[in-house]
Amino acid sequence: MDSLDYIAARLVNGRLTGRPVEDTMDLGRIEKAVREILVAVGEDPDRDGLQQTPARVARAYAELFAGLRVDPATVLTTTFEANHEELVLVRDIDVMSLCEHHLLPFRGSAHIGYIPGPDGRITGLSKLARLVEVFARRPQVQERLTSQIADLLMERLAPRGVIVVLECEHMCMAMRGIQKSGAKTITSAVRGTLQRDAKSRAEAMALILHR
Ligand SMILES: Nc1nc2c(ncn2[C@@H]2O[C@H](COP(=O)(O)OP(=O)(O)OP(=O)(O)O)[C@@H](O)[C@H]2O)c(=O)[nH]1
Ligand SMILES: [Zn+2]
Repeated sequence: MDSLDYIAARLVNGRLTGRPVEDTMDLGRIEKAVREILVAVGEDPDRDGLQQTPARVARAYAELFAGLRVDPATVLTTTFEANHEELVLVRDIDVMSLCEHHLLPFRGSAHIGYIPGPDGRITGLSKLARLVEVFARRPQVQERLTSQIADLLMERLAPRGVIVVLECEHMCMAMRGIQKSGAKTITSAVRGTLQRDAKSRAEAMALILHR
């Protein structure tokens, strides 16, 4: 298994469900495009330091967009019976993604909570972080990333409710354009009973915001 397939495999807990990277991503095409960009900005792509850059960027993109090759449903296959019917919350999960408008990074934290369904089934805590990875390693907007995590949890775990909150800083707002660094964008997706019941939503939100 090459290293790029290894990265995709890690996302799905060691089981590679996607096709090999050569089938799904045209690394040669990325290389050509990057060489074109270097020429277009007035650089010499043949100078010593840049010779390997198109190939490096192609490999980096294959890694950064590895989530496109993974079926998110395969992440949540392991569930356990726990008869736990109250909130489970994992806070401060590191999130790194690329905004689909500028292909510049956005970075921050995800907080994911759910109330198990009547069957009391829970999932492994790491699976929540894996879910973040699978959706973050795609061209994204923060809002969609947030709701995709919530919707997949609802679909696969059939919990009573889900809350997902993301707080991220967008490099496209910091390094260019308006150049405001430090601004945090907060998005939330709330489903099921956590959406309907203001009291349990407020309790979950208090735990998320508690520092
Ligand atoms: N809603 C949302 N907007 C985002 C996200 N990432 C980047 N953006 C915004 O996408 C917008 C794209 O706007 P455009 O006006 O088409 O592009 P632009 O001229 O580069 O915009 P400026 O950044 O304002 O210079 C910008 O306002 C970005 O801040 C995201 O995750 N969610
Ligand atoms: Zn952007």
